Amino acid sequence: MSQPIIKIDGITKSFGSFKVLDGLSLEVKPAEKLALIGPSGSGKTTILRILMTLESIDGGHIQIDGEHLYHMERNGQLLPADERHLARMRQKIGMVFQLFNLFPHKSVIENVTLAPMLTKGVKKADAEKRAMELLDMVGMADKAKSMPAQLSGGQKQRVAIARALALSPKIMLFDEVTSALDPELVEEVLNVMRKLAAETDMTMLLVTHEMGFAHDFADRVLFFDRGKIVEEGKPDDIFRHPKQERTQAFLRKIIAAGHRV
Ligand SMILES: Nc1ncnc2c1ncn2[C@@H]1O[C@H](COP(=O)(O)OP(=O)(O)OP(=O)(O)O)[C@@H](O)[C@H]1O
Repeated sequence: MSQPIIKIDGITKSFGSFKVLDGLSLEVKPAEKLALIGPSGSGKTTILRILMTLESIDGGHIQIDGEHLYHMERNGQLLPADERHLARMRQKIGMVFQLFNLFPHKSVIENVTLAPMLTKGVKKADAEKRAMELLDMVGMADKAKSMPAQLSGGQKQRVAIARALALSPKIMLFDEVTSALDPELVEEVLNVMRKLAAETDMTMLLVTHEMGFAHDFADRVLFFDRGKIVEEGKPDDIFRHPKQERTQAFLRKIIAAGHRV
């Protein structure tokens, strides 16, 4: 079996007295597509933010691509990671957020070229060439010169995906990327993600409330509750034959609310 690209080992995380993650462990294989599902507040977003180093951890270890994320190995000892180490590790990972987070005063193409130019010293012409390829892939090449305020939510999200891809990450994290969109714009973003999943060998982790999409997209579905993985398996096993009572109750609620699973 290939080495895991992500190895999470017993991580804990609290906000004040509230324990969000309680000794969570998880291994993800290269190119694997995972969907993280579960009730609101169960810690799904927190895991993605921890992987992106937007939140710290209280305990445990994370390795990305065989290297510690929050620690540095020096003479056989594990020391806390410094900012330089974190910045280097962060380049392996791209993240797309619910609320796009585009730079409002930069054009579409500038949004995509900024990080490669600033963090990797890529020359402007090269960054622009790559940005146009990515914008073409997400169907936004014709809007390269537009400003974010001129775009629909679905278009903004497709630019945000291109921007996250610009640093050629090995791992992509998607945090409820369609929840802020009008229903008629959801499909255009999901189509881009389907294409990415089919055409690239990136490892992808998706937090979603779109169970139908999670079913189609994922190789493996993880059901979270109260900071723990309660059940995991192939989409058909989780959605059609969930074993745990908590998973069954969660899916019953989703179906009762009229959603497809
Ligand atoms: N920075 C923070 N400070 C305090 N509490 C936080 C912070 N971030 C998250 N939390 C709390 O931690 C809990 C887990 O949050 P998280 O966003 O990981 O859950 P989630 O499973 O992604 O939920 P949702 O589906 O609603 O996004 C929530 O109760 C949230 O209010």
